[in-house]
Amino acid sequence: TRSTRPQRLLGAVQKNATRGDPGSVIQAIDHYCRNKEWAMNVGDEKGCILDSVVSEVNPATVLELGTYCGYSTVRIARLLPPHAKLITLEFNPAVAAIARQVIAWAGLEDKVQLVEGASGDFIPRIKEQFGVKTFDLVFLDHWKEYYLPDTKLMEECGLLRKGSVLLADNVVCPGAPDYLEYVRSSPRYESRYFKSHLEYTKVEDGLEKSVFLG
Ligand SMILES: O=C(NCCCCc1cc2cnccc2s1)c1cc(-c2ccc(F)cc2)cc(O)c1O
Ligand SMILES: [Mg+2]
Repeated sequence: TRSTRPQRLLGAVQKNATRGDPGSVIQAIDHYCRNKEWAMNVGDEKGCILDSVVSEVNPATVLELGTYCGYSTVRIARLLPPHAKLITLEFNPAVAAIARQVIAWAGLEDKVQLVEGASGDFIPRIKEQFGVKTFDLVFLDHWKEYYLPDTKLMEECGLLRKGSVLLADNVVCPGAPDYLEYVRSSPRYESRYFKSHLEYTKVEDGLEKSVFLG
């Protein structure tokens, strides 16, 4: 049977990237998705904005909602200080299986905990199951209509502290209008839009960085 897009993306990593070299994994994926077959990775342009936010926050605990093939997982994990932890959540088991192999190829499996499941079920369990008190950084890149309900759920579960940073992908394309309205109008957030483009295209998209004020 025909391979899947994530399988072909993994093949490009195994063919063109060096084991244990996260930068070469990132380059191999971007080259493949720009020249062969588009895929919904955050990509190189928005990826540089992601890198700058991760470096600025220098997080000890990170939550990523929406792993896909692990591209942004590798981008984030490669910048983390020793002993920092990244928990990433993927809904689709077949996609999660590919992401595990991409993360392993980059040599970052010790910094990453990939969990399979739906955000609504998982978020209320994080504290007791993973011994995490609060997250320093949350990267939202899963179902766009889940950004708002899951943000409210994280607030309710006490997973955000004064200064926690939410970084949301795709706030323009495909778009998360209710989420944007919320973080931009709520007195509990200081929000800023980083204009960019949809991965590997000229279409406008951007990242919204929102600091929780407690
Ligand atoms: O849908 C996107 N990402 C979400 C995949 C949702 C799977 C999950 C749900 C879920 C639930 N609970 C826990 C974990 C998870 S993971 C997405 C789509 C585009 C795009 C696609 C076509 C297009 F023409 C223009 C843009 C671009 C992007 O950068 C994206 O991120
Ligand atoms: Mg995205």
